[in-house]
Amino acid sequence: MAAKELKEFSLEEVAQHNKPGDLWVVIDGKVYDLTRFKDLHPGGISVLIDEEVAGKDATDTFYGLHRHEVLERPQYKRLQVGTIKGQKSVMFDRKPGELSQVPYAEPTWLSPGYHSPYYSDNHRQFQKAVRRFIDEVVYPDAQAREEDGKRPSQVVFDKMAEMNLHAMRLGPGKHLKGRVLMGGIVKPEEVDYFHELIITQELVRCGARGYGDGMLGGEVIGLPPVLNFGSPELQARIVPDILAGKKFICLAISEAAAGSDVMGLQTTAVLSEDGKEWIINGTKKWITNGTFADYFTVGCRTDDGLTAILVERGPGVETRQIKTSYSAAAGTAYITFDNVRVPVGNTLGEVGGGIFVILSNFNHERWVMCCSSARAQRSLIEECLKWAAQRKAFGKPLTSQPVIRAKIAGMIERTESVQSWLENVTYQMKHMSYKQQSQKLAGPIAFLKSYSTRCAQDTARDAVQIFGGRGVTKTGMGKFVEHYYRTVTFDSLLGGAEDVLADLGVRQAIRAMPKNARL
Ligand code: HEM
Repeated sequence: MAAKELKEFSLEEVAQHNKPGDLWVVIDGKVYDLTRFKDLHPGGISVLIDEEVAGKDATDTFYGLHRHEVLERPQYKRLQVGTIKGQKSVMFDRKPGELSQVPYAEPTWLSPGYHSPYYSDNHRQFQKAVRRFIDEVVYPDAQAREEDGKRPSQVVFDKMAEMNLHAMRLGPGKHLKGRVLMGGIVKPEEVDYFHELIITQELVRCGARGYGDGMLGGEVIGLPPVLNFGSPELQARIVPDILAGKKFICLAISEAAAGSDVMGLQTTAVLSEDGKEWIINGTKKWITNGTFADYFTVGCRTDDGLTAILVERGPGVETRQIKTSYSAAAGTAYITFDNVRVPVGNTLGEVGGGIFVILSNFNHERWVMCCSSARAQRSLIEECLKWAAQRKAFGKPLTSQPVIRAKIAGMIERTESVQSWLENVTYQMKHMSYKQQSQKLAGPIAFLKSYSTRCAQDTARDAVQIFGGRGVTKTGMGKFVEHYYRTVTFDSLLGGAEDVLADLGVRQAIRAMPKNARL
């Protein structure tokens, strides 16, 4: 269909169309004919036929009540009949692939005129490509799936696999060897933890927490034990399909009766009489991606203690969805293992050495969560700054209220401190072996995560106060704030609850105290 021809009007011409039967308004230099739409308008008719709105430039009023994206929806776009002579439309929301110009909406290293010791030109080039890819391919699917609760679309997994993003989400390592990464922007041997931080932080900008976990949160925590402790045969059999986004894996540790208390797990693995198979019985709870996983990295109790075993979906494995505060897109599952037989070759690490396998995974998992929490808090700053600037109360923008500014100050201070600390820790990771990371960073990462998620909750609460009722409303202006406030607790629980982690950090410090240190 040919595009509708848009005429040019003067404000005086528009002013003639100010009655219910002939109703035009101007928003951002564009003229809309709302005559037929007024009866369908979710905000009602009366607000549109108000004498301050009908036939007038209602730009400020409109942006005080709607997100810009409303005007981008096809059903509303077609209400436009013209433009205002000599006036250009200037408003925009997010431009795919581009950096935001809102202050503090980007980390310092991405803000024009600022510097950072951590990022190279390659990181910058990589960030640009990842942002464009995520804005174009992932963001629309994230919004749609968050809404309908379905898992991320296979076509998105496939496209991410083409860029080898699933592999890169596991950080640097030999699993990247021979792969073309992000169209060749970065060579496998050049990848460091800052590249991984970039992927995680860019994904978080989708503002869809359940979808974010559905987007292979299970792989990020479930596959490293296979890569680090699985036999070469097991790796050759299952890893390629997982990195290609064709098969899915999850980490199955927590149980209804044991969360942080990993030693309290009750799922058992017993050797068959011929010693060739494990027979597994038990249950697992809150397992991210469990509903659609093909493989399960399972913590089991064996005669010698705790053993990690890779279980494949098959007879005796049942998964069902748990309804959580975020969308079903995450595939959070309750799992039952009922006499599930698994070849002993699927053992990950030493029999009885499961605690080491599980613990060695935690640092990376928690660090990924810090990357995501820092970025999500930053997105809220952008939401709040925009809202406070465009929303008027008592005849003035919200930004003119000191209490609002004080809340925004707190948000910015917290977010900047979290990101700076995160970048420092990431730099340490980049220069340490996996073993050194385990020895030296368990404490700092535990502190960072505990601090990040406490900051996140303060920021979520402040944002809701700034948005008022809209901060608890699932659609409209405050939809990302509502979403964040509803889901922020996930970060503070998954991978270790706040108090447990803070305590872990102190215990690590106490252990490292010199025996002869005195006041
Ligand atoms: C092209 C013109 C317009 C379109 C397409 C439109 C569309 C919508 C939509 C989709 C909503 C539902 C909430 C949301 O998704 O954000 C809404 C709500 C609303 N609209 Fe409009 N609208 C238009 C113009 C206006 C104007 C000029 C006013 C002037 C007062 C207005 C007042 C309202 C109000 C008061 C609400 C309820 C807001 C809330 O619940 O927070 N709308 N509109």
